[in-house]
Amino acid sequence: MPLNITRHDLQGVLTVTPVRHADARGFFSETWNAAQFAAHGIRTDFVQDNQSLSRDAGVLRGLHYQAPPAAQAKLVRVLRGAVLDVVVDIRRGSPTFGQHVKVELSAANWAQIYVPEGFAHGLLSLEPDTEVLYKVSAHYAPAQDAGIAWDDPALGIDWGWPAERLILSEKDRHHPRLADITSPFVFDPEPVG
Ligand SMILES: Cc1cn([C@H]2C[C@H](O)[C@@H](COP(=O)(O)OP(=O)(O)O[C@H]3O[C@@H](C)C(=O)[C@@H](O)[C@H]3O)O2)c(=O)[nH]c1=O
Repeated sequence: MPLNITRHDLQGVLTVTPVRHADARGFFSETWNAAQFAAHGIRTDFVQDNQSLSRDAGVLRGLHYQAPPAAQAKLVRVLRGAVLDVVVDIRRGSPTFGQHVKVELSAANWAQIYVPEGFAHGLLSLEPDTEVLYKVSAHYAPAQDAGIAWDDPALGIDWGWPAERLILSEKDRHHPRLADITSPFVFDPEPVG
C-alpha cells in the first residue's frame, strides 16, 4: 500500500498518513514500514521508541533537539488525543533557517510527522490525556540534549494557546533564543537519505 506523503516547505520535513484498514473489529495500520520510506529516499535507522502522556491540554514540550553525534531524526504520531506539532529549521546557512512547519497530529487524523536531523521539535497537547509515540534515530544523550525557546519572537510561532495557560517543564522555561546559540547543524544542500 503506497504511503500518503505530503512534503513541506522545509527540506525533508514530511507528513505521512498511513492507511487504516477498517473492518467490523476496528482497524489495522502499518505505522512504520522501512521499505516504503526507502522508496521515498528516506533510510532512517530508528533505534528507540518514546512515548509521552500529557494529562492536560496545553502541555507544551519543546523546542528540543539533540546535537551531533547524537542528532535524531524523529517520526512522531498520536495514539490518543491531539497535538499541534512544530518543527523549526536550525541548520546554519539554510535558506529556511528559523522557519517552521506546524501540523496537527491526532488519533483521529492518523497523521505522522517526519523530522530530519537539523530541526528543533516541539508539541502542544490540544486535548487531555494526549499520548504521543515517536521513533528516534539516536539514543537519548543527556549531554547533547538541548532546546530553543518556544516563544522566541524571531521564530514567530503562533501556538494558538494563551501563554498564561501553557504547562511547561522547568527546563523548557529556560531555553535560549535561536539567535543566542551557534547551532550545531549546518545546511547540506544534498543530504543523504
Ligand atoms: C527524551 C528522553 C527523556 N528521558 C528522561 C529525562 C527526564 O527525566 C524525563 C523527561 O524528559 P524531557 O523533559 O526531556 O521529556 P520531553 O519534554 O517530553 O522531551 C521530548 O520532547 C519532544 C518535543 C521531543 O522532540 C523529544 O525528542 C523529547 O525531547 O525522561 C529519557 O530517559 N529518555 C529520553 O529519550
